[in-house]
Amino acid sequence: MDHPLVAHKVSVLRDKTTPSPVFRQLTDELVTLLAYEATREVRTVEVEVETPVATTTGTAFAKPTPLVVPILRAGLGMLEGMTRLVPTAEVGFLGMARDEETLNIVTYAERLPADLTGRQVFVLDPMLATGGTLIEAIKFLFDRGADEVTCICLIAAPEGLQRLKDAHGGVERLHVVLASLDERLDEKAYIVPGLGDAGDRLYGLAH
Ligand SMILES: O=P(O)(O)OC[C@H]1O[C@H](OP(=O)(O)OP(=O)(O)O)[C@H](O)[C@@H]1O
Ligand SMILES: O=c1cc[nH]c(=O)[nH]1
Ligand SMILES: [Mg+2]
Repeated sequence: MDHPLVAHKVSVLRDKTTPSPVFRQLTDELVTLLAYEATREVRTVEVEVETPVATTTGTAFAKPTPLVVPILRAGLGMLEGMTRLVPTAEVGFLGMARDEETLNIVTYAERLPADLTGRQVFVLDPMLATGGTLIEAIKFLFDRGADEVTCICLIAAPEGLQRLKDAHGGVERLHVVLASLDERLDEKAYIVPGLGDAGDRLYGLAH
């Protein structure tokens, strides 16, 4: 998303001296801006509205309502900003962690509706690095019947974005909204310049 407000907030997030409370606040603000873009294609229906003056045609979310899925831990920092904008959305949870040695993805929690047939799903995760986490999460959602998946991320590496395209290239109903597409991954698969470990910066050291 090319917008000076987004660029400014991401720059402060990147700064290693930005403390957790400010980091959380900026993450929240950024999600609201990104969600505005990400929900551009949200399904709607026409409804009749009676104003004090006349009857007119308005817009409401179509059913089933959008599903928001934050990927724990770091994605949790994006949930409130998203639900503030789409308060009627349902929320499901995926807990996934990247093994920092092998880069394998461990799914340690799942609380989602059993049937996602026809659902529009918004996945929240601040970092798209190798893409391993999102590839797994998206596969999970499409396997359950999701119709359309939009990932909202703060920062991505080109390598991860390419892997995502290769893995799900045949699926037309997949969208990614980003605050920044960074330069590359380093030898430990961290995004450069990135912002470090988003989960740790939001919530403190995990280990
Ligand atoms: O694209 P990938 O290479 O899969 O890396 C990205 C993942 O890494 C981070 O989570 P992490 O595994 O550190 O868990 P956390 O949120 O608990 O810190 C981040 O929030 C993504 O989920
Ligand atoms: O740079 C990175 C890569 C993966 N996960 C993060 O939180 N940051
Ligand atoms: Mg982490």
